[in-house]
Amino acid sequence: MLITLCYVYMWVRFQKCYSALIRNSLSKLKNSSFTFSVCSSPALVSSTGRYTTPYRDHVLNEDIVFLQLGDKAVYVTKLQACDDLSKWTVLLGSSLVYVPQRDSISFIIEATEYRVGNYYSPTSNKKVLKWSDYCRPLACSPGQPFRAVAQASVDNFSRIGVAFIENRLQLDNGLVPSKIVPVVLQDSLLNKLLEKQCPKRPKTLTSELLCCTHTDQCCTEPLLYHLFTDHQHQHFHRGSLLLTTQQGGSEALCKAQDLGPVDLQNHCLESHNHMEGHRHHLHLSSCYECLELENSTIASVKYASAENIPDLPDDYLVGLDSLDDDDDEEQEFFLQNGGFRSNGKPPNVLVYTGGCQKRFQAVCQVLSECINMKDNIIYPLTPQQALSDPWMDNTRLLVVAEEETLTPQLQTCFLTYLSLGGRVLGLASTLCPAGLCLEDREGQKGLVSRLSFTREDSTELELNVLASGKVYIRDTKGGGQVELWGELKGDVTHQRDMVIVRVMHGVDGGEAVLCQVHLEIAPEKLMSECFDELKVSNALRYEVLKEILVSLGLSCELNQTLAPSPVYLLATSQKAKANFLKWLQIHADQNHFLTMSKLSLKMVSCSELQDVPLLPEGSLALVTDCSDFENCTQFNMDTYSKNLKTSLLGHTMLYTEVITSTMDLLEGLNQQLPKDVGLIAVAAQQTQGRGRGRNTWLSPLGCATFTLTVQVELRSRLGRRIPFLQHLAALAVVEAVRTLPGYEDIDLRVKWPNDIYYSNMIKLGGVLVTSTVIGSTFHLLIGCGFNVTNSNPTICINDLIQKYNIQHNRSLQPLNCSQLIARTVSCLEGLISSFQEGGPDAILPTYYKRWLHSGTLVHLWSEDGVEAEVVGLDNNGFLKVHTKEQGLVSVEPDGNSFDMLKNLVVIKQNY
Ligand SMILES: O=C(O)CCCC[C@@H]1SC[C@@H]2NC(=O)N[C@@H]21
Repeated sequence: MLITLCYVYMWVRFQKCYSALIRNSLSKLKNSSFTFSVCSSPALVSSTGRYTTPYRDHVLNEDIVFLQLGDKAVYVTKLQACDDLSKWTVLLGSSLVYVPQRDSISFIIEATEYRVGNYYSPTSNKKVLKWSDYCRPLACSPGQPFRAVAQASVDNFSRIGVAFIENRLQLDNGLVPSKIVPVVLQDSLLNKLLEKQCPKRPKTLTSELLCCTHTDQCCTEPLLYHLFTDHQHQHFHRGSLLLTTQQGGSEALCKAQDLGPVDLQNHCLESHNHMEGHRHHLHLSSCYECLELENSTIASVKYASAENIPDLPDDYLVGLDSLDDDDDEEQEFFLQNGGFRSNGKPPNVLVYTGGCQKRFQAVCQVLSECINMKDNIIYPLTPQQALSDPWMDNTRLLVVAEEETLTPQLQTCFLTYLSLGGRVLGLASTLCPAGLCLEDREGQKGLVSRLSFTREDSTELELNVLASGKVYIRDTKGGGQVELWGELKGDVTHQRDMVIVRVMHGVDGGEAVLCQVHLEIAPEKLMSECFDELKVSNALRYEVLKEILVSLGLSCELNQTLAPSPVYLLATSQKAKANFLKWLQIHADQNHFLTMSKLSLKMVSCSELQDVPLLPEGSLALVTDCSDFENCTQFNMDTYSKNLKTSLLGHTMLYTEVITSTMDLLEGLNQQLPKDVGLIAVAAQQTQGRGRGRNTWLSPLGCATFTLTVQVELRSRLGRRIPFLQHLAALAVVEAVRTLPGYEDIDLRVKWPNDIYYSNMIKLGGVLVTSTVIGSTFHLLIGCGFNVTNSNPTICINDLIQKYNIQHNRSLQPLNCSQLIARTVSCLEGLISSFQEGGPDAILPTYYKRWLHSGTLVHLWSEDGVEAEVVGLDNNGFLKVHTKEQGLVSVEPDGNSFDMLKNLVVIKQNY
């Protein structure tokens, strides 16, 4: 075990080390006439470390060994021109799109012999690197030795080099690479090669050349098919690309201008016929009429009249203008790449739902919850706009989310966008680029199925999703590069259906992630029996969506760095306010600053607020005389006051729209508070909400977040059993809802020790208690957060109410934060005083009524540990379980060492 760990450590460490070394050195050599070559086989390495090779022209006498590992060595060599490609064969799908990439390295890789033994055995510890995943193969010479010319970024070239010297570089054809030599590759060389192999093509190497597979017989046969025969599998898992040599779909677009107009209407009917039958070959790759149709559509998109552009934004030029004047090179690069720069792309996300407004709203909602909305604007794209407006240049992402079959014109239009380097997210749509077909699974439509999603780091996520009723089938004849990202597990063992695929389309970097599961549908919109099954996977649904969106180039970082807002002093009565204000004035310094542990508050009046000079970092304005607070949309003080039924707790409030954490607002302050001030801090949003342990508590709008100050005498009943306080606080949240007339059966529960759950399935709230003892008193802060109106990414109380209404044909009103915070504080005060009067027995019946563990069987210590039955809480608030062997034992709620829902607990104390 230790040896394995050491190996892993050394591998990770030194692997990184080589990569960095090679990459840095390559960058330094960038503008010089030197570079690195890597070479293998002891036979080729002379005693001086130089290699002798049939490729002598790339090896000069001055070559020096830079790094040596076993029989592999890295040399510093003179950079050579690649001057003989006359007998080479262009690799379709790569070389035809040869666009000189800035900072990339062209190189020749040479391979001599087939691998033997278990060089890449699946059981080997070596992480195989498939070369074509890290470079763009351009052309090859299949003889002996086999040679291929390719292009890679500096980073990827370093990775390929490191994999080579570590014997884990894999060629697609099973040959063992023996040498990698960077070369200077002239555009003219490839141009010549192309001309030779596809003579009818125009000379310029642009994406238009892609059309040759349809129009030019000389290219209809796969070139160099044998090179990739290893990869003729049905589909490939994430991280391993399928490269085939035919181009299909709408890539056949280059000769749009040459064709006369065609009858789109008639063609539309004809093309529908293509889709009949069991297998739907939806992409238009082989029929001449389809080709005409594609071309005419392109022409219509290209030459659409400017007057026909009603709504869609046109900020493409803004993007260009905003480039620095002296950044001509970048502008040129941008234009060369079809207007889709990797950075600073136009911010428009277009959503096509076939004109369905409801579906647009659903997609818009989920997108806005995932992507950074400061950098993106979401627009609907109507069918008419799609076909007539010049939207392609302005679009960062096209979301196709119509379930109905796309017309051939739309199919072509969207595939054109893709082949021009666009990015597409397909959500249960029939969009089907080359390399894929759609197959019906009518029986699965609308059913909850189990999705297995492969993340970028190769880990798997398993979640429940709603199936669209269609699945993807690999169409190897269609070409294209397809990666499998998500499969549905069928009823039959081993049955797996492809439902999320990533397709690299065309030569300009077009990329589509196509899903045949409804990632856009929020469970609460269905409210059928599948609500529970989908809700438990709701957070994972967002994870999957975000991962897909990130891969399509959108930022899903929550970088809305909300600035903390002023704090308002509020109270349920003038008396309570005046009382606290008096105390504040005494404790503030001469500049009206009140300094606490985490931040300080500067007391200001409402009229002064606008003129307050910039406050020092960590300071917030405390507005002490706000009379028009009713303007606040997030919190209603009247509702709060009406619902607060306490004698002390929560009558004085510090309210703020945005704060790091409500705990920060009271830490340090609570220890000085007089006994008669029941202070509560409430925030509409927290930017650094804290959970138990080191957890973060996400606190978006709609989540009730507050911290309450409570003082408990050490000698009191509760003071002697202070762990009980967290149970009381969690119970108070549940009681706040379930004691409302009509809401008694809402399935909200406490999970020991201090979580609030929907049934035994999803957490929707939690409690965090901190305490300080001063003299004979506990000064406690009870932080509490629970989702009230925020359905996503997990679940909220109003979802449960809505579900209840549907199931029981009722019309209970949704609840709000102001009301529920007040009711929770009221319930808590009631529970604390019951406990102080009657001890645990006074509250335990209610606690047991609401908790979700009665009679649960758990395992102690580990999953195979002793079985025990949960009995209840002991006198200190610890969990009491019964085992045959040990009788009653207690478990402390002190961290993450147990997981009640996994039925696992760890004993901390024996009776
Ligand atoms: O479940 C947990 O881990 C406890 C979550 C407690 C969150 C609340 S929200 C109000 C208060 N402020 C915080 O930063 N945390 C608590």
